[in-house]
Amino acid sequence: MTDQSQADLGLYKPPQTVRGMTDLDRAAFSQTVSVPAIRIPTNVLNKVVKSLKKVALQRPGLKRVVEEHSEDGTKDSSKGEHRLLLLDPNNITTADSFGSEEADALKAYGVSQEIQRYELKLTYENLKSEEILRAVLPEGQDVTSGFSRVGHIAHMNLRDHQLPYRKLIGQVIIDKNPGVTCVVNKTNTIDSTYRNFQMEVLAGESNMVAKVRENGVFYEFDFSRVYWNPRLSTEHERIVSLLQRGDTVVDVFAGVGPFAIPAARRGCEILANDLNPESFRWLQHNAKLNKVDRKITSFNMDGRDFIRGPVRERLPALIKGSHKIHVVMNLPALALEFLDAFRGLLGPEPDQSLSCQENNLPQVHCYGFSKEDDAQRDVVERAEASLKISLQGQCSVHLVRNVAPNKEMMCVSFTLPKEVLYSKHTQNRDISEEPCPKKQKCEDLTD
Ligand SMILES: C[S@@+](CC[C@H](N)C(=O)[O-])C[C@H]1O[C@@H](n2cnc3c(N)ncnc32)[C@H](O)[C@@H]1O
Repeated sequence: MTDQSQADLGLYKPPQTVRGMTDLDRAAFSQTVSVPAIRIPTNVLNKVVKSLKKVALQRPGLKRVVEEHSEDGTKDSSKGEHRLLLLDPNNITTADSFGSEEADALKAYGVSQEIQRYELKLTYENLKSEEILRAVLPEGQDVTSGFSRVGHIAHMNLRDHQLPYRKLIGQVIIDKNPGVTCVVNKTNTIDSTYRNFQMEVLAGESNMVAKVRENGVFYEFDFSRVYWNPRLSTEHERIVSLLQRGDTVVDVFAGVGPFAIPAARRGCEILANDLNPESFRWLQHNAKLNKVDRKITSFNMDGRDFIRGPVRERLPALIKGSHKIHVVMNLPALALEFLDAFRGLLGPEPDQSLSCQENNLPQVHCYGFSKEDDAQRDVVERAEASLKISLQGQCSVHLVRNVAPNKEMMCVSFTLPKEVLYSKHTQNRDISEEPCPKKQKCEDLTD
């Protein structure tokens, strides 16, 4: 917590009675606090408020200029010539608290520095999510109200000590975040084949069909049944920026299309595949939604079968063509191991008609997680082990993002060597037969 929010909590500390609440009772957060105020004639109100903006009370949902009230709390029409400006008690406690700038302005407008007290009613609406949760959850325990947003869905990853309060936390997130109408909590680690989460709806509607926009492209999908990660938008954009009109993109683990759809919009021809029937369905839906269905041929198969079937069939003609071929493999837990599917893909003997086309071999962008100190070297070595060839000096490695402490997501990019596509085991420069290079000469594109 910042110093400022700690100070804020001093003033806006909700009543002790809310501690341990599991069913949200918004009225229980109401309280009256005494704040400093200054009396300003209405004819100079705007100018004075502007001059005192650094010391005025600032809190969403609260009016800082209020009418004066008589002793019994009713509006006093004889006092209509003045208004009260509520001040931040962290800045102003007495008439001497004003800085020279503010003091000069007050003098210039003929306003007395005298401080009054104002009884301010604070309600649930005036509190921030963190303040509410800090007041409710057991004292001293971590209050994390962070979430990822996917369309109307807020997606949380609550800790064990927060679980008894999960319904309340969900409701607070909905109340405090306009546009969020459903809050879910992840109930397992992401270890399913299809990379989707199991989730529990904590609050709001249970409609899981999200509508999102990423890099100007619209997607729709059932968030509970497919993979979607808003943190990959920069990486999707990076890869798409490498493509030229007419290129072919082979997306082996396409999900609902965040590489395939923008690539098709850029004028590329797409072969997109995903094993999850739900991803396949939403991929097709998104292709139509973005009017690029004629550019995308989609498949619902295992990635290796996809490479060794539809991709193998089309590759010779594509290599002979003049447009580039990009292969995208975003299944970071496994994709590096899937590279073995390219070994000997086009048969043991190089086709003589292709041998002059070395300039147009596929460019592979393959993702991998690494927990090693030298993540760059680790992912390259794993790619080499699957391809059974050295990539030394022939690849680049990009750090995509830090997934967890000591876990990086990396992308290895390289031109698929001819020796891999036409490999016979005896023809391979098998990496196990070569001394392992001490240092990979891979260009790091991260900075
Ligand atoms: C990490 S997601 C990436 C999705 C998408 N490319 C993106 O960037 O958001 C990996 C995808 O691979 C799919 N998948 C998992 N195993 C697969 C396999 N053996 N063959 C093909 N697709 C697979 C999952 O269903 C999931 O949609």
